[in-house]
Amino acid sequence: MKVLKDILYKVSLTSTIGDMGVEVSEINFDSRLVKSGSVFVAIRGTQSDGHDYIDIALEKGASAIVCERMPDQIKENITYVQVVDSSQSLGIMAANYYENPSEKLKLVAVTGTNGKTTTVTLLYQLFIELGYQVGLLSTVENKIHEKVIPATHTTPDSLKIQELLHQMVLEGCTHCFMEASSHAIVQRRTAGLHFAGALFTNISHDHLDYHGSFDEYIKAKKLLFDGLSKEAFALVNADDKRGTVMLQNCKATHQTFGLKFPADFKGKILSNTIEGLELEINNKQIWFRMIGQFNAYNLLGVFATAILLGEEEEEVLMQLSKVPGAQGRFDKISLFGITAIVDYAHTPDALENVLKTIQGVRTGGEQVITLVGCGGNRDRTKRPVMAKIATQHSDKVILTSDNPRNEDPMAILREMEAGVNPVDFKKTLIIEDRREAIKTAAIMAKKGDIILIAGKGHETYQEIKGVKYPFDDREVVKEILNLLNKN
Ligand SMILES: CC(=O)N[C@H]1[C@@H](OP(=O)(O)OP(=O)(O)OC[C@H]2O[C@@H](n3ccc(=O)[nH]c3=O)[C@H](O)[C@@H]2O)O[C@H](CO)[C@@H](O)[C@@H]1O[C@H](C)C(=O)N[C@@H](C)C(=O)N[C@H](CCC(=O)O)C(=O)O
Ligand SMILES: Nc1ncnc2c1ncn2[C@@H]1O[C@H](COP(=O)(O)OP(=O)(O)OP(=O)(O)O)[C@@H](O)[C@H]1O
Ligand SMILES: N[C@H](CCC[C@H](N)C(=O)O)C(=O)O
Ligand SMILES: [Mg+2]
Repeated sequence: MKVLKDILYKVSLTSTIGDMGVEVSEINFDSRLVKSGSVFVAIRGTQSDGHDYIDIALEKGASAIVCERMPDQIKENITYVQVVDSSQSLGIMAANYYENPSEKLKLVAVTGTNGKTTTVTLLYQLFIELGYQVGLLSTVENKIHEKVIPATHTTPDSLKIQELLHQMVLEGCTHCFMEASSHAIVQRRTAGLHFAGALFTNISHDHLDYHGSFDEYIKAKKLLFDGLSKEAFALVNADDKRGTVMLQNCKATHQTFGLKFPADFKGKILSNTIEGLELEINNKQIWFRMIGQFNAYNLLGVFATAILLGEEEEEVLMQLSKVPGAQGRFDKISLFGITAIVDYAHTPDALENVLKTIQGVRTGGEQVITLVGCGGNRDRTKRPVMAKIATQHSDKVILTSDNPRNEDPMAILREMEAGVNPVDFKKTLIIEDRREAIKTAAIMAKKGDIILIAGKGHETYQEIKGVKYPFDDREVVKEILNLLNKN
């Protein structure tokens, strides 16, 4: 049990009714989870308004309510607290409830359109190699050192973040690396967190359905940097023109990394093959098993973060060359002379980068067959763009379903097809069923060819009309190639 006024420490209050000294058992922001003695925080969402569930929360035994609008009817023996921003308040309350775990370890947030999961996973793996107990909050999974906690979001809600950080501290973690999605920043899931630093990878087209415009999307990312303290570091990609935008009015120490423009951490690609990357960082040469220019950026950002966290340069480079990277990001499966690459590229920029990387490491006359779809109930404007990019950089393209969610899969595919240039129609197929599409790609492939299976990476399901059916691109392609037993 905790005293309500202690949980509300540093929260901007507008008015209160009732006893602020009341003891509360836990914090909830979903009426369905309220237990006797909880404090219920009413949040305005995209689908409904938490204020409409205050009565239900009280029926379930809530003893205090935190809200932006006081209800018309005030009940006896209940404490009501009116705040300026419920989502922001929830983050601060959760931090107080769990005794500010983010101040007890070094927490680094990574934001940007692409590369967040790759960067935090590399940081997690690197710091384990450096001998620390480490936490991870990512799209693929959350981890308390070795213990895996399944992830439902790229960035969990603020209550969950604080609970996980609290567990990390209890289990001796000294560092935590987390992704900060733009949705999470806007919804204040990161409120109440104390960051040692934040890293900006890049920004390009995504999530315009949610943010409304590219400017709003940039502003969302910038909010993370605006909130950093002056003791923190703000590390940005100097080669992305929005990098400097992130640093404007940012109190933290400004740091940059890049391959092209002058930067505090400057790298140079010496070689880039299907086997890996050779980079020069601070006049030292180093080999990494990851490939492609975009991974050179990710590795450079990771290197810079480690140095800014006080690690020793030689040791960081040594350990970084060993780490495997994130699941479902450029996963290579080579069977019967055919190379299948499963990659989570689900934005135009990511798809273009992956395809350019594949083109860049091609050695001969092999063909590149690309299989790609776009998720349902997500940004529609990226659909024609991704189809166009796929056809421009591949010899053959199969447009297929990603996670259709509640949309008609064929309608998504028609929107994609609209982006294909008429001259490219003959190399483009539309196959709604993803398994059939993979099978067709495998049948078309000859020895030496490369099949890129884009969009779902590590995902182990396909979401269709609210049901998650088991589906793992990596397993499906292996199974099909084995079945066809190409020789
Ligand atoms: C669009 C979006 O981000 N929605 C998130 C948001 O939900 P919401 O605003 O729609 O909530 P709502 O359903 O309107 O409900 C409003 C409030 O009423 C409460 N409520 C609701 C019903 C009820 O019976 N009782 C009750 O108390 C809810 O708990 C909530 O507090 O807040 C919820 C709680 O934190 C999130 O689970 C939910 O994520 C949904 C499931 C989602 O799909 N989010 C995706 C888009 C997302 O967040 N993606 C990013 C990654 C994007 C990237 O790739 O960069 C991520 O971080 O995962
Ligand atoms: N630095 C980068 N720049 C551009 N593309 C990248 C970069 N790093 C990875 N990618 C591409 O983007 C895809 C997604 O990478 P990753 O999962 O690391 O990004 P993310 O930012 O975590 O994505 P999400 O928004 O879904 O959480 C990869 O599979 C790869 O194709
Ligand atoms: N975090 C991203 C993941 C997209 C992955 C893709 N497979 C899809 O389902 O659209 C999102 O929620 O937009
Ligand atoms: Mg991610």
